[in-house]
Amino acid sequence: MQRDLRLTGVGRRYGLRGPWVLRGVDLTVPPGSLTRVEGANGTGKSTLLRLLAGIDAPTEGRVTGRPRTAYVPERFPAALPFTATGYLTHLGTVHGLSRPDAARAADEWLERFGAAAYARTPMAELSKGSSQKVAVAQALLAGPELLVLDEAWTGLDTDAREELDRAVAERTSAGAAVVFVDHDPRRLAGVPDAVYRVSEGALEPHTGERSSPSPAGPSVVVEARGPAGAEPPADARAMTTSMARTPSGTLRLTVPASRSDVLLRTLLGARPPWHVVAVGPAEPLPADPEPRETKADSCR
Ligand SMILES: Nc1ncnc2c1ncn2[C@@H]1O[C@H](COP(=O)(O)OP(=O)(O)OP(=O)(O)O)[C@@H](O)[C@H]1O
Repeated sequence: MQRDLRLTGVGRRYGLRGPWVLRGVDLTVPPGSLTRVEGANGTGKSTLLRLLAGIDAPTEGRVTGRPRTAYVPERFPAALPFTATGYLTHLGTVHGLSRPDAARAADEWLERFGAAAYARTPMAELSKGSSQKVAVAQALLAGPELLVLDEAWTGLDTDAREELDRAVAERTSAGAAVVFVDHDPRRLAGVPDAVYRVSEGALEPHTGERSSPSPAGPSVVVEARGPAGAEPPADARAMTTSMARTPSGTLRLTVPASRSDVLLRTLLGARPPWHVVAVGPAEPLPADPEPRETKADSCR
């Protein structure tokens, strides 16, 4: 990557009169940088990543300095009419590799992610974990200058997750930029050069302790009920490491224990105020589920 990728005054809305998902976004992604994007569910993280990856265009604003880019989408279309090798080789040629180089790169990446045994398996028969390995391999195989990862670790087994961590480090040390979203606050914790949070359509830079809530320390879950249909205040969302709605309609907000008092004050001081239903220690975050093997995988 030779120069910064820049978003200037970028906004995106879906449909002519749809609400603005993002507005006034200014972002610089320098060569060799690792950038994390955080935010509650549905705030526009994937929208931002699609704009960065160039597979979607802003409704307003400018994107300049686009490098050679690869993207792992949140939902990879797994049921493609190819074998893993066939698909990767084809994509390698689309990315500008010669056919033999593309085939070699396909084999190398499948090997690195522990998927060599499934190289000739039709993609429609791969387990979720194996097809996620193909999703990640397709993005890495041509050595992109910008790598955009939307929850790319989800569904990978432990070894493959570590391999992806290594691949990210290799890309940034080769001068490429990597931008990622991941639900796990421990993912590459402490490594990113920049952390941003999408909140209420805006992109807010975060630095230091506030941007990376200590994932290793104890956490507290605050269960609260707000006015019908209301989102928690932006300040409350910004300090949470996860947020989930319960079947009864309350919200469970997980925060580092050191911030639970501030969260409670923010919720109770909101206008109109939120009703706090329960406060308690959080269970440690579970590891990502191991991918389930399909018949095709286990036959090999
Ligand atoms: N193609 C689309 N057409 C219409 N609305 C969309 C489209 N893609 C996203 N949206 C809307 O834009 C908003 C932001 O969605 P987006 O997927 O970018 O958020 P997110 O932060 O990545 O969410 P999550 O964490 O749940 O993946 C949501 O309200 C979503 O419904």
